[in-house]
Amino acid sequence: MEYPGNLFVVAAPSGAGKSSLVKALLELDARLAVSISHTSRAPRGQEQHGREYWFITPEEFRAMAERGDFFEWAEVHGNLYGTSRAGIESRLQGGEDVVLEIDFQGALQIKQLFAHAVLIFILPPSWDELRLRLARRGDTEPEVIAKRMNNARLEVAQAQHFDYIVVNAVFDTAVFDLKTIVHAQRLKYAAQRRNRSAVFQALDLP
Ligand SMILES: Nc1nc2c(ncn2[C@@H]2O[C@H](COP(=O)(O)OP(=O)(O)O)[C@@H](O)[C@H]2O)c(=O)[nH]1
Ligand SMILES: Nc1ncnc2c1ncn2[C@@H]1O[C@H](COP(=O)(O)OP(=O)(O)O)[C@@H](O)[C@H]1O
Repeated sequence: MEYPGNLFVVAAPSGAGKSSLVKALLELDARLAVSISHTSRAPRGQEQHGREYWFITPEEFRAMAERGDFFEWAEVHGNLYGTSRAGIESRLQGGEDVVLEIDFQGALQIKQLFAHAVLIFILPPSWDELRLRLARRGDTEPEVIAKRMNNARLEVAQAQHFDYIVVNAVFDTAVFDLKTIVHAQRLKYAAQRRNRSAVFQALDLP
C-alpha cells in the first residue's frame, strides 16, 4: 500500500523510554500524530478511553480482527493490541505523517503492508539501566521486573529487522536522533514521489 503521508513505527522493550520519547517528539513536531491503538487489556491508573487506548473487550477485538478492521494486531504480554485502519488511513491519504507506538510483531506486519514505513527500535543503554528505569517507573514486584527483563531480551533480538536503532542514554540526544530520522525520511520520500513542494516544505523553504 502506498499513501502520501509518512509512517514511522517505534518499538522498544518495556521501560526503554519509548512513550516518553514519542511524546517529546510530538511536542517538537506539529506535523506528526500518534495513532491510538485498540486493546483488550483493562485501563490502568489515569488512563482514559480514546486517549492512551481504545479499551474494548476481547470479543469486540476478535470481531474487529475478523472484519479486517486492523492493519496489524498482535498478542503482547497476554493482551491483544491492534492498529485500526480507520484511525490512520485518512490521515495518511491526506499526506499527513503518523507514528505507531507498537510492539515488534506489529512493526514487522506494518513493513509488509507499507514498504515505505520507517521502523525505529529504541534500545536502553544497558540491561542494568533498563532494570532501574522499570523500577523507577513503579514496576517494583521482582516477578514483574524479571518477566519484563526476559521479554526485553527476546524483543531486543528483533532489532536487526528495523531500519534504525536509537539508543536512549541521554534523553535529549535520543529525541534529536528521532527528529533527524523523521526529517531525513520526509525529504527522501518526497523526492521519491517527485513532490517538489513537499521537499521544500520538509526543508522549511518557502
Ligand atoms: N502490535 C501492536 N502492539 C501494540 C499496539 N499498541 C501497543 N502495543 C504494544 O503493546 C505493549 C504493551 O503496551 P502497554 O500495555 O501500553 O504497556 P506496558 O505494559 O507498560 O509495556 C507495548 O510493547 C506496546 O508498544 C498495537 O496497536 N499493536
Ligand atoms: N534517557 C532517559 N534517562 C533516564 N530515564 C529515562 C530516559 N528515558 C526515559 N526514562 C524514564 O524511564 C521510565 C520508562 O520510560 P517510558 O517512556 O515509560 O518507557 P516505555 O514506553 O518504553 O515503556 C520512565 O520513568 C521515564 O521517565
